[in-house]
Amino acid sequence: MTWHAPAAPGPVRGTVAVPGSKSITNRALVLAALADGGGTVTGALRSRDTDLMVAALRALGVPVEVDHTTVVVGAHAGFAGPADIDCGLAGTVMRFVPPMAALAKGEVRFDGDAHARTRPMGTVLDALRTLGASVDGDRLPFTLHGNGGLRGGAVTIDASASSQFVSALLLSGARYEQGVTVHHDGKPVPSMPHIEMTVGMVRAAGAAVDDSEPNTWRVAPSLLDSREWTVEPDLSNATVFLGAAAATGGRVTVPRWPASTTQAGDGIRAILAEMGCTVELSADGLIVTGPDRLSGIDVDLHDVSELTPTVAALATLASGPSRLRGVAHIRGHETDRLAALAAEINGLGGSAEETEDGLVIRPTPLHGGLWHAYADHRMATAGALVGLVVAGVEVDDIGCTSKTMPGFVDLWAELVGSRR
Ligand SMILES: O=C(O)C1=C[C@@H](OP(=O)(O)O)[C@@H](O)[C@H](O)C1
Ligand SMILES: C=C(OP(=O)(O)O)C(=O)O
Repeated sequence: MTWHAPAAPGPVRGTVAVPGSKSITNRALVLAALADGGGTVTGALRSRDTDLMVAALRALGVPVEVDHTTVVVGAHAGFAGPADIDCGLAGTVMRFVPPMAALAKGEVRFDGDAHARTRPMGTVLDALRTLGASVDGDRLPFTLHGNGGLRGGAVTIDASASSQFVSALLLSGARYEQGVTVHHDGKPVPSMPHIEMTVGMVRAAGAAVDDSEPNTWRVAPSLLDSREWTVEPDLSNATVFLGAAAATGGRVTVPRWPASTTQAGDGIRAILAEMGCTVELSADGLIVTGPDRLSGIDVDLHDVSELTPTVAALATLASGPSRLRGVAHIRGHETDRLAALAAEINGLGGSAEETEDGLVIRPTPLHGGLWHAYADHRMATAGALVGLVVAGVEVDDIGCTSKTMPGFVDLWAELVGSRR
């Protein structure tokens, strides 16, 4: 459904309580399922990606009860096939579930959306083969043939295309007979905070993780604790609301911003400050006040690559050029985000040029028009952000925000209409 992005009548002011983190929710669900006694996830994100994770656990025979944002994962006697897992377009489902399903007894078949079949996957499947699993295929669709356990041990992978390859193996590694040692060999691993999140959560689940050597992670074999997980707000999803303040000289507060976190989205604080915003972390939450005119930025987004669409949208509205670097691998995200951002910005009369590992954006006056989302939630929200300032922007598929934020349209309308 084509959606008319509301233009802001003036500086956007308001408070937006964003739902729980996708990355924390889906890790907590996996770790609860890997604990024989299950676990409880509170403040969980409810969205397509997290509903797909719940469905995957159930397909593997794990009892899961969902009540609003509380998910109770019950005790079970091991994973069992035959099972069919729909990964949708979720990187966390297609990468995190196979290492868990490799522990199942029976056949587990995986598939997903048309574009999901092109997302890089072979690294995880090859690693599972090295660790003792039997897998047919190198990308979606593929099938795992499990016998109820996995040897585990050491494996060397090239994780330069996605940090999720490392996270996937570490999340399940404690339950392998020999645990797991993952060594990365290749160009630098992107999105490192997400691996730190994985390491922190695996330790919190009771397993010993040695990450003392660069590019090597070892998870010792152990049982996992049945525990309660409390999910922080999704800071990457928050960036688009903070961006509304940045783009319009407004003031937006996101409550419950954690004082310390492994979420990559926390990186938005430094980025917005460099673009000229005032950024305050207070007892009320994170408060961003936009300047009269944003400054351009030269920034390496390698560690915080999922922020690229928000930063690119803001860069189109700045007073000077911007260079976004270090994110070649986001060509393998929900869509080729570098190509998509360049095409959509240029389609509205802007000037965005793809480089080998990013974008150069020179602000020019933009006009209204159709902004394609490519089934990518962050492309859709980037279009909404541009449309705040540029009249007549329409997003072709705002519904794809359901991937991580089904309430986006309502939250956005409430914020943009709000002058408090
Ligand atoms: O582990 C995770 O939860 C994620 C890791 C990152 O993936 P990449 O390393 O592929 O960028 C990030 O971009 C994605 O949105 C979520
Ligand atoms: C890259 C992203 O998602 P996924 O978990 O599907 O990789 C994202 O949300 O920006």
